[in-house]
Amino acid sequence: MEINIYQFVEGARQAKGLTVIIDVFRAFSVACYVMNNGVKDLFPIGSIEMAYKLKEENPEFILMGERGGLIQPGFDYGNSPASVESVDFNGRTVVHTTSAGTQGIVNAIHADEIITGSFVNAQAIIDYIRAKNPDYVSLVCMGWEAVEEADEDTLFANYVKNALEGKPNDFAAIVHYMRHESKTGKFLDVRGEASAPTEDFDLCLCLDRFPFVLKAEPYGDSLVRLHKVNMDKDWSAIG
Ligand SMILES: O=C(O)[C@H](CS(=O)(=O)O)OP(=O)(O)O
Repeated sequence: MEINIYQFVEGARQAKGLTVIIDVFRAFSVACYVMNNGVKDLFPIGSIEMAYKLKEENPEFILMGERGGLIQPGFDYGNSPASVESVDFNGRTVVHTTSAGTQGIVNAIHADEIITGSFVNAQAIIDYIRAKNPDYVSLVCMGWEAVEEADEDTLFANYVKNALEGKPNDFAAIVHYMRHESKTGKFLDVRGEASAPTEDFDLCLCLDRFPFVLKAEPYGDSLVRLHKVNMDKDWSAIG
């Protein structure tokens, strides 16, 4: 198994094999919280115009996401795990668009398959990759606005790579670094505004809270749908 780490949208375009699009703060952490709360369909979208169009055509859809970290006009939720942690999404459809994370999914055009990456489902991701045992694994860090390296995404990529290569990880050291040294962590921790509550820091670094992988699959002509693969019971579906 050859494992390569890439950065940003350009990295997503280069990715091949089993591809993990990583966004710890906060796109693919919040996506896991929404999926855990029973969402029927979760659509990661690139352009905000497309998100508004989908809402216009389907008024019952829920809009979630950000630009510049902030909830956008007409959106039901921002990109914040704290805002959705206790929301019941049963039977609902959520359209999710963000500056970094969802851009990676729509740009991973050469990937054999795409799953999302975040610490909240890290072990499920590692188990999934081990079970599939692909020739190539691409770990794509989306960073800040998909243009500036974000420590948490690169740390996550190395966490997965280490685990797959049988090397040790020290998650406590990662959290300590993020809280006290990383520019990214300090930034998130002090934002404390409606679009980025301070609780998001801990909710995004809640290791292995969810036992499932989010797998991206084409839906209709132009959409991608995130589908849940339960690593505690769906082994037959992994194949
Ligand atoms: O709102 C977030 O958490 C970030 C903002 S930025 O684009 O990285 O600056 O969005 P995300 O796409 O979840 O990284």
